[in-house]
Amino acid sequence: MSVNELAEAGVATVYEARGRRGLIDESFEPLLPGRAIAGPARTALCGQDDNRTVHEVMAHVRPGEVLVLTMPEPRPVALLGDLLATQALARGAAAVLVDAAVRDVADLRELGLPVWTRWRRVKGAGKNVRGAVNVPVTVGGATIGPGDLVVLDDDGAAVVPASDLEATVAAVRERLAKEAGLRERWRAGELSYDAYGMRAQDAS
Ligand SMILES: O=C([O-])CC(=O)C(=O)O
Ligand SMILES: [Mg+2]
Repeated sequence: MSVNELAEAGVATVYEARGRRGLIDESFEPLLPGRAIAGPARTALCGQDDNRTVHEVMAHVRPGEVLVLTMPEPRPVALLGDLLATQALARGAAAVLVDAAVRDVADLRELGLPVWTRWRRVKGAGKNVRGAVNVPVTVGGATIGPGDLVVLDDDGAAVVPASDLEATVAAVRERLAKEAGLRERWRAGELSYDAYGMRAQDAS
């Protein structure tokens, strides 16, 4: 069983396999499209419009983690740019999910650290307010606790509570097998409209 299976399955499949739970229901732009990542969350709840806590959380990041950065009321203020991203990369972060803005976008792409962001905006953050690191945060209506698994791809983001990992991987495998079977049938020309009984319903 591995966290990588969640990344390979993708956000939509993980969400569906969990009975449509754990979606981080907000629009995030991947700065490096085509990447699929899953890793344990390392969270930072910044002060409003302030990224002092992003500086602080870099001291906690461990290899493979997904940094999750937010603030009480997410706004298009740059919490992350290339200097902070360079620290995340040096510490082995797998990705960063920014529930705010990023800047230095060309440099972020060049660095190769996968970043998902809600906005890209230059407006600078303050460096004064001590927020909280390693606390549960709410992003896109979902609660993300430190160590919960965050899954990221071109569709967006989902979270799997750490305690649900094993059950989720089993459900994901089951769903992938089911979808593979369906894909074969649709490829052979069968229609879901018929197979799911929709045509018969519409005719009655
Ligand atoms: O300094 C900041 O607040 C954000 C930034 O531009 C960087 O990390 O390079
Ligand atoms: Mg900068």
